[in-house]
Amino acid sequence: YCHVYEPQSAHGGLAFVLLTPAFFLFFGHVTPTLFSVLTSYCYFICSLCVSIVLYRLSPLHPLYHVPGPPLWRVSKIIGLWMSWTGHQHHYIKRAHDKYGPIVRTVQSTLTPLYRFSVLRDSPKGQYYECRKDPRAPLNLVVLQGDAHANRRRLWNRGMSTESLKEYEGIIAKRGNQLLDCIADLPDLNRVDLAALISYFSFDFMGDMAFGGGFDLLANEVERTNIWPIIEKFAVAASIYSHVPWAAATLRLIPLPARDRLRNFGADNAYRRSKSTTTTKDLWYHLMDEAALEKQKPPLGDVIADGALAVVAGADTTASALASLFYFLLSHPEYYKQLQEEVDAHFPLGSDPLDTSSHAEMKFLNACINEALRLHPPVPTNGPRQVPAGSQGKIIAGLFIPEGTQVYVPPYSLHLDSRYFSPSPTKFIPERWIDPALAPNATAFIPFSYGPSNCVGRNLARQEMAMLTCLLLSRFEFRFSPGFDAAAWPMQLHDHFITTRGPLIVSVSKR
Ligand code: HEM
Repeated sequence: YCHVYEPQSAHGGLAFVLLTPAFFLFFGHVTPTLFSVLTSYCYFICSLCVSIVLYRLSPLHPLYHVPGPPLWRVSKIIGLWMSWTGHQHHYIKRAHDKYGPIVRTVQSTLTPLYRFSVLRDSPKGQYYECRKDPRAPLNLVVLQGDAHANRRRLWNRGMSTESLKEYEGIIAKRGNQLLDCIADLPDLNRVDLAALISYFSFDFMGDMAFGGGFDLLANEVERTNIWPIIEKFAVAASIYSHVPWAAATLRLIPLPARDRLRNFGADNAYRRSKSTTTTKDLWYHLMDEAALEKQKPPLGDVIADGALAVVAGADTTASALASLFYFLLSHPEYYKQLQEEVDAHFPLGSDPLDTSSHAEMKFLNACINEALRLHPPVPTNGPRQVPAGSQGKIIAGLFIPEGTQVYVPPYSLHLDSRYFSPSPTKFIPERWIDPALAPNATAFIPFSYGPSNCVGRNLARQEMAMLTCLLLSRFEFRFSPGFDAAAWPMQLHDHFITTRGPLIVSVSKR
């Protein structure tokens, strides 16, 4: 999808033509009164709105030739509303089903077939501008060019195979805490597995980024105080990303919740910066404690990236894990098959958190892929922008002008029968194992693609594999009686990351 920022002069020009008679009517021949001033303001605003709408629908608009729902062309308010509902990914998918592989959405276009050139060669779009807080240092996700490459080097070091090995202990500690937390629950017949997985995931990312700080698994008060704020911010950020001009103003509104969250992050970062721990967590790499860079990164940058790690790494992995369990519980035959694989690799007395056999666990990896395919935790992805000042680009055979933002949404792509057949909407892990069912794996982009793809993808996979083996080997899960499983996927809301509804299960010890 491309978000187009049309030349404002076109609106201004048209508004001027419509406004001129009003000017003469009210100020040329009559003495201004309050009524006449208000009327001319109304006239001006209406003319401006009408001119914008006419322009966006007219052949004068540079994206006139790109198909898409007519109403979407009119205003970003539609995009804002779609983000608000959390069903943006469904609307976009439906538009593709109707209009084909390239669609003009709120102001634009999408190109599943040509994703590589777009995600690899284009810089991030204006969408990311509103994620920059002028009062705080920039984090990796909003950096561009050399600044991005330099910062990404630190991240890549933090996500190397060697570093991931170091993190196993941190995952194991929180995984075992999750087991205890489940075992201590008063009612094992109604357990919200999605919530528990989220607490695990946030606590773990807090450990990684700031050497601890979150304790949602253990602390009920934190769950009620911090958790709702985190969730609300995800929703708010996804909404105001559509209106970058409003983001700066919205930031000026005092919000006690936002300040509480910011102080919480700052306190944790301060504590970690003063700690003498020898743990090689993510902070260790982002702070370049091994002194591999010519210059040590500024503390502010590390704090910004630490906060990004929590935002980017916790909700995404939690959604992926919740979806994986949802699909396994919806398909008892696959649940059994995976449990047998887990039992075969981790017989009684062995450690299900040992990662050495993960690579051989074909069915586990197939189930993880299939869950990421059907419920990609970043369903619409962030846009890339046809560079301003360029000659524009040819995408999917259509000319796309400079400044246009282009989305390549995994959710639409992953359900496309051209890439995933048979039955693209069904959970069929075998498609990742059986060569006869092999999908077009290049169309599988849950972690995006190109230089700004997900730097944490291997960590996410490791976390998912470890936790799944641990939970399946220790407990037996079933949907709770009365739980409306069919309705759960509609509670996955696309707010850039995905928020999720309760996944109510009954648990018994094995
Ligand atoms: C299943 C879990 C995950 C999924 C599906 C996922 C997906 C993604 C996607 C699609 C992007 C690109 C977003 C964009 O283009 O704006 C991204 C970026 C990113 N992810 Fe992940 N992610 C996951 C887990 C993690 C984890 C565990 C971390 C660890 C901290 C992480 C850190 C990041 C960072 C820092 C970026 C920005 C990269 C850059 O701009 O260079 N992610 N992720």
